[in-house]
Amino acid sequence: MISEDHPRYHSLRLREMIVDAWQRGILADSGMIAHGRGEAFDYLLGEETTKPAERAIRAAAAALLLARKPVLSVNGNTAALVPGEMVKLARELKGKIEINLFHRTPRRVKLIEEVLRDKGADEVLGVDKLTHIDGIMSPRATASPDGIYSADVVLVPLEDGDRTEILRKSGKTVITVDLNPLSRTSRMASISITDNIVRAVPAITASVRELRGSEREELERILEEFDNRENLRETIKLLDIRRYNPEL
Ligand SMILES: Nc1ncnc2c1ncn2[C@@H]1O[C@H](COP(=O)(O)OP(=O)(O)OP(=O)(O)O)[C@@H](O)[C@H]1O
Ligand SMILES: CC(C)(COP(=O)(O)O)[C@@H](O)C(=O)O
Ligand code: BAL
Repeated sequence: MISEDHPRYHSLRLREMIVDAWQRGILADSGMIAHGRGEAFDYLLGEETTKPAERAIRAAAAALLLARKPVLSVNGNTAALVPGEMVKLARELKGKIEINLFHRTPRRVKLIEEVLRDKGADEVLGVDKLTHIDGIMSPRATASPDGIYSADVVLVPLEDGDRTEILRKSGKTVITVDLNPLSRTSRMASISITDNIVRAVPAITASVRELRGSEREELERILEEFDNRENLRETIKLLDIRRYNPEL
C-alpha cells in the first residue's frame, strides 16, 4: 500500500488500479502501454487540468446537455480508472452507457459489464445485439442500435482515431478524453479534452450540474465560441518541456 505522503502517490495509486484491473481481466494487455503513454503526457501537462482542458470540459457539458440522446462509451482503461464516475455522469444526463472494446473478448465484456453494474448502472449496452459500423478498421467497428449507433452526442474516452472519424462523418458530436493532443482521436473529435480521465469525468459532471438550467441559447453560445483546433494548439504549446526547465 502506497503512503499518501509519497510524492508520486496519485500517479502510483492509478498504476495500482491499472495493474489490479489487468489482473482481474478487465484491462487489455496493451492498456498498460496506453496508460504509460498517458502518464508521460500528464507529466508534461503538469498533472493538472489546464485552461484549454477546462474550456473543453465546459463545451462538452454544454453539448451533452443539449443532446437529444447522449451516450457514454467505456473501454478497459476507462473501466479500470473511472467506472463509478462514468455511471454517475450517465445518470446525471439520463444518458446511456455502452461498452466498446478494441481488444474485445466475451470475457472482458462480461467483466466490464459487472463492474459498471456494481457501480450502479441499470443498463449497459454494447454487450450484444450490435450493429456493424462500416469504415472502422478495427474491432471497435460495432455499436448498439439503441446506444452509440443512434446517439447524437457521444463521449468516447481513450479511443481510436478511425472510430472518432467515422462517428463524426455520421453526423455525431464526438467528445474525447485523451492526454495526447496529437493523437488522431484528439485531432478528429468535435471536442477534445486533453486531460487525465480521472480528473476530466468528474469535472464534466460538475460542469453539467453547473450549467443545468441554463437557457438553450446560452449552451449554444458556449459551443459556438468553442474552437477545438485553437484549443488543441494552445494545449500543444503547454507541452513545451522548457516550461519546467528554463535552463534547458
Ligand atoms: N488516464 C488517461 N487519461 C487520458 N488519456 C489517457 C489516459 N491513459 C492513456 N491515455 C491516452 O489515451 C490514448 C489511448 O491510446 P490509443 O492507442 O487508443 O490512442 P492512440 O494510439 O494515440 O491512437 P489514435 O492516434 O488512433 O488516437 C493514448 O493517446 C494515451 O495517451
Ligand atoms: C488499450 C486501449 C487503449 C483500449 O483497449 P480496449 O479496452 O480493448 O478498448 C486500446 O485502444 C489500445 O490503444 O490498444
Ligand atoms: N487503440 C488502438 C489502435 C489505435 O491506436 O488507433
